[in-house]
Formats: sequence, C-alpha cells, structure tokens
Amino acid sequence: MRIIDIINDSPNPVFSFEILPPLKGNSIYKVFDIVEKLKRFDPKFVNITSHHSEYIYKPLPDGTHRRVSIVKRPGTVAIAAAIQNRYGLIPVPHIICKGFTKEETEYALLDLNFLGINNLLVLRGDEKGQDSTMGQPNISHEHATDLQKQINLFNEGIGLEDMRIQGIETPFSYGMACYPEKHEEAPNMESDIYYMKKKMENGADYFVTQMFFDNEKYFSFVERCRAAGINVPIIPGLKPISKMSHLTMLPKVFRIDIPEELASRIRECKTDTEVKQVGIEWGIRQSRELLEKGALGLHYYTMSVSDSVSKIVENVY
Ligand SMILES: NC(=O)C1=CN([C@@H]2O[C@H](COP(=O)(O)OP(=O)(O)OC[C@H]3O[C@@H](n4cnc5c(N)ncnc54)[C@H](O)[C@@H]3O)[C@@H](O)[C@H]2O)C=CC1
Ligand SMILES: Nc1nc(=O)c2c([nH]1)NC[C@@H]1CN(c3ccc(C(=O)N[C@@H](CCC(=O)O)C(=O)O)cc3)CN21
Repeated sequence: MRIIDIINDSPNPVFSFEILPPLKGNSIYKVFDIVEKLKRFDPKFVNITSHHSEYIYKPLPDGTHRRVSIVKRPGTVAIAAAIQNRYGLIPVPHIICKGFTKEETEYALLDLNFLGINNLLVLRGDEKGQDSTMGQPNISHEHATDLQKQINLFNEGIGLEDMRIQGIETPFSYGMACYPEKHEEAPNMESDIYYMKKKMENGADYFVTQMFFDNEKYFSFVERCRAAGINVPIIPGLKPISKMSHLTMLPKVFRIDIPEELASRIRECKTDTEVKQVGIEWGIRQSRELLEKGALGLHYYTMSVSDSVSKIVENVY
C-alpha cells in the first residue's frame, strides 16, 4: 500500500519511526529490539536510513595508514525486507544519490521490486567524508531531483541505457525531504521551496521534514509551502533530545536551532538521564501541539534507541 494512501485514508494521524541499520558487524537483533518495543503503537511505516561507503584510514603496525573504503551501516534493503517479513510492517528504505552509482541504484530498485517493497524515501544523502563516487562526475546523481527521474523512468519500465525493465507490478511511490529551517546549501528559503515544489511536481507524494524543536518554524514553513502551491502532506520529523552533547551536535550536524527555553532546561541538567527526561517532555509538548493543529502524522527519528520515543508516543497517541 502506498504511504500517501495510508496517510490520507487514516482516520487518525499516523505514527511512524526511522531506524539506522546496525554498525557493520553488529547483529540485526538491535533493530528487531527497537521494532518490537514500538510496534504496539501501531506504526504505519518504518523508515530505514541508507549510508554510503566512506574512506577511513586504518593504522598499520609500521606507523603508516592504509586507506580503506567501508560502509559503516550497511544493509538497508535487507533490513527493509526483514521488517516486512517478520512484522508485516511497511518498510520505507531510503535511497540516496551520494556514494551510489546510478547502476548500483538500479540494482537496489530491482531487488526492492523483487521483494515487493514499493515505498521509498528519495534523498540526496550527506556529503560528509569522502565517498567512493567522489571525483567521478556523472557516476552518481547530483540532487535528489535527479535520482527521482531515474526512479520515475524505472517505474515506466525504462532502465539505464534504455534497457527495458519488465515485471513492475507496483511502481515505486515515494516521499522526499524538506527543511523548515532551510537546507544549509540553499541560498534562501524561496529557492529551497522552489526545488521542493519541483520534487512534488515530479512525483513526490509527501514530504518528511528535517528535525526541528520549535513548532512555530514548522507552522510558518508549511504556510509558505502552501502559498507556493505545495499541497501534499508535510509530515513533521521529530527527534527526542537524549544527551547533553546534542545541545551542540544537533545544530552543527543538522543546521537547526534549539530554542532557548529548551537549551536552558538542558543546561540545568546534571546527567544525561535528566536530559533524556527533558527531551521526552519537550517531545510530548511538541507532538501534542502539532497534532492539535492538524499534522497528519508524526515521524520520529528513533535511530538506535526506542525508549524516549515510546514514552512520547504513549502520551500522545
Ligand atoms: N529530511 C529527511 O527526512 C532526511 C534528510 N536527509 C539528508 O538531507 C540532505 C539533503 O537531502 P535532500 O534534501 O534529499 O537533497 P536535495 O538535493 O533535494 O537538496 C539539497 C540542496 O540542493 C537544492 N536542490 C535540490 N534540487 C536541486 C536541483 N535540481 N538543482 C539545484 N539545487 C537543488 C535544495 O534546495 C537544497 O538546498 C542530505 O544530507 C540527506 O541525507 C537524510 C535523511 C532524511
Ligand atoms: N543531513 C541529514 N542527514 C541525515 O542522515 C538525516 C537528516 N539530515 N535528517 C533526518 C534524518 C535524521 N537522521 C539522524 C537523526 C539522529 C541521529 C542520531 O541521533 N544519532 C545518534 C548517534 C547514532 C545512534 O543512535 O547510534 C546521536 O546520539 O545523535 C542520526 C541520524 C538521519 N537523517
């Protein structure tokens, strides 16, 4: 079933969450544990992030370093299939441009099609760290909008080099990303919203936002999007703060603001256990207000831990 139909047909706002594949070498039970803890809240879909290969420098006994390419969190497609088979939940694997050749993307689409997984989140992916496609123009896509074109053609049965793709019973449906506080590379909000509209016109069914901690930023962003003619659901993405280090890490990594009221409450905490509690209370407050004001769903960035999300969701849904 398409995520957009689930969102539109559901009598209540939908709950969904997002997980990271385990670090390379770790057990998939880390993922199953999270799904098992959150499945009682009836998640309508589960997103699985995707990670490109990056170069690391491995120290050698003679004091030199060897450059090796590794994917720190491999397994997106396999985890999506495992979640679908084991729990009957709808997986939404992320498909990214960076670090993947167009050919690798095509193989991923073929695998997903064979597995009966037809919902995706289509993204560009982060540029941090050197990846294996860097410096090789035309090997991978530049923007999420380019990757979107490959997926749209695939849906029509047209593969790379115009190769015919047969047997697509259910074409891929997909959501894409948006930024209530602007993407860091966008020169201004207008330009960001311009490309967001292009994403919708070219087939994005809905958007999931970058995390934010000030609901006013989400509400005014949605208003601007609607004024620009973007009329598809814009699902808030929420991350519960759980560590003191998030106070500086989240703004730095995700280019978002932490409102002073929340920042000062975090600063007053003496331990991460106290920070976690503040994060839960803020998450409940944010979630309740978003639902009161009509959000069609809430998407939680659960990543590798489920307990804060459980505590928020049991107080909200
Ligand atoms: N919000 C979310 O749910 C998630 C976001 N991300 C991350 O967000 C980052 C960006 O991903 P996307 O938003 O998918 O990238 P994107 O390629 O759509 O956007 C990146 C920047 O380029 C601009 N842009 C978009 N299309 C363009 C085009 N055709 N020509 C020129 N400029 C264009 C956008 O306005 C934005 O400033 C990545 O680092 C991704 O991994 C990752 C997972 C989830
Ligand atoms: N630029 C960007 N890249 C992304 O990969 C990304 C976004 N934005 N925004 C939406 C989601 C949210 N993402 C997130 C959100 C939180 C953590 C996170 O909480 N990391 C932990 C450590 C990792 C772990 O849980 O094992 C942390 O302590 O912050 C990671 C990725 C991935 N997605």
